[in-house]
Amino acid sequence: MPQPKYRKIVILGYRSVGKSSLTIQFVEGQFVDSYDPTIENTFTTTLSLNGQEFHLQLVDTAGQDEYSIFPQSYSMDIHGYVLVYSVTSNKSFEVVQVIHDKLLDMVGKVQVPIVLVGNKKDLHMERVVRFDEGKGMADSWKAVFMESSAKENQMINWIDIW
Ligand SMILES: Nc1nc2c(ncn2[C@@H]2O[C@H](COP(=O)(O)OP(=O)(O)OP(=O)(O)O)[C@@H](O)[C@H]2O)c(=O)[nH]1
Repeated sequence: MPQPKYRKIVILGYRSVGKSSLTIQFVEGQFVDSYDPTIENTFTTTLSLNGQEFHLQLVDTAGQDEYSIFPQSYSMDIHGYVLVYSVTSNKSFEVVQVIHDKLLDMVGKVQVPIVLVGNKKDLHMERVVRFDEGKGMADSWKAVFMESSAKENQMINWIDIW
């Protein structure tokens, strides 16, 4: 069995888009309906993929807006970023573009993988951001795109990306 690989991933996005819900669903397999704004939480989990063990550290950040200062610590020693918006919020979709631009500024040229996630796809009636809009944004960043629902456990297969 090869040595475990260590991966640190930061989850970014506007307030209330489901960053914590996605992380908790991924790590603990449950959905929490209540809303409790995050300051910052780090979750750890291990998983095995094709005989390789991974030790994952998931940094669930406080919701950002277009004016938030990007903490330096989010640019060092990071293997990947998950940028989350909600398909029910145009604002969150605008903010995720700003966050991406700040990320590029901060790390110079982003050489780390980025995944753009459109969450809350179960809220069909409230959808305002189309799949192709999300895909178009991700393509322009050369990032991976997926839609998800933390509620219905339609999860992104994060580790596939790293
Ligand atoms: N219907 C539905 N609700 C969701 C989904 N994901 C999260 N929610 C709800 O949306 C609210 C916000 O979810 P959080 O996971 O706390 O969002 P967050 O992005 O971590 O929020 P901040 O800590 O403020 O940045 C909660 O009430 C969740 O239950 C989803 O996929 N579908």
